[in-house]
Amino acid sequence: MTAQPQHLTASPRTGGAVSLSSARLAYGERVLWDGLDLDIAPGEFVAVLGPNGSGKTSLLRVLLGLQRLTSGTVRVAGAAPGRGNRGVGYIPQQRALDPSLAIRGRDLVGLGLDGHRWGLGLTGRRDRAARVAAAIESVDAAAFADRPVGLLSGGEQQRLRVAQALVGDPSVLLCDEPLLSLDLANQRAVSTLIDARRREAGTAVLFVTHEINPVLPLVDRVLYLVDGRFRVGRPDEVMTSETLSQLYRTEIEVIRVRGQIHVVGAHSDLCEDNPHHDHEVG
Ligand SMILES: Nc1ncnc2c1ncn2[C@@H]1O[C@H](COP(=O)(O)OP(=O)(O)OP(=O)(O)O)[C@@H](O)[C@H]1O
Repeated sequence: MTAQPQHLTASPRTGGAVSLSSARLAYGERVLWDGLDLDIAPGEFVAVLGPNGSGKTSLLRVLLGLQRLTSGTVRVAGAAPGRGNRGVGYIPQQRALDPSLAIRGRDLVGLGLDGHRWGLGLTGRRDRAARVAAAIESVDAAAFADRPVGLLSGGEQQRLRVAQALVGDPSVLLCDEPLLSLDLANQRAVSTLIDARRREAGTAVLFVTHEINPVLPLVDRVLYLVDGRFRVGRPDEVMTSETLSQLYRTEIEVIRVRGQIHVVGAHSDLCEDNPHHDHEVG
């Protein structure tokens, strides 16, 4: 299939935190996206939406330096992506850790620091410990940070993952469905932590999610990927019946109820087309 990228809005030119230019990613014949131009400003919150297999995680992998673009260019935190790029924090998908995992929460957070940067001497160790403690404090995790992570609840584990991603003081935060399987209170807690970070430190956030509603008030722009096509724009530009019908090439209805967005369409793999929502509509 030939990708037909379509853009709703021009990206702001800011000398951004993330910059993709004419980016193409294909696995053999399969084009995930092509002609992707995206500049993300410091402090900007960009939600990445799309059905299963549309290339959301692959985009994060490109920005982490784990996957090469087929063509085009990418810069993250002012440098090429990769292990040496310290400006990037990453929050992986929420999934329960092995209950037998004996590592303490504090040590898990410490893994987010580059050992060479902090040195092995006493001062280095003290600085390192202080930074880890501050990161743990910032996610309100001090009460459980010294317990084995495998025994913590999903929400507690996810707070520690946020601390691990932030402890290196990143200017770009990549989040892969960080709210998945968290209850509403923990979804709020984790998204509030991420929002506070970008407001206080100007950290740009790229947030992969199947559901925009839990973060809708935070979202500056949406990148919506479908089957090689994409749109970039403000939520009110992208999350419309017209735009999503074009992207999915079938009739999609976007309904706004009580400040939430509900997407109703023919396919079960639609983002937001969630049976839990249907009873709230109409
Ligand atoms: N290394 C690879 N080689 C070949 N195909 C790949 C590779 N990595 C991913 N894919 C394919 O590319 C597509 C996009 O995968 P990706 O994980 O980026 O999708 P996604 O939008 O994050 O999906 P989901 O919502 O299910 O997590 C999938 O069909 C996947 O099978």
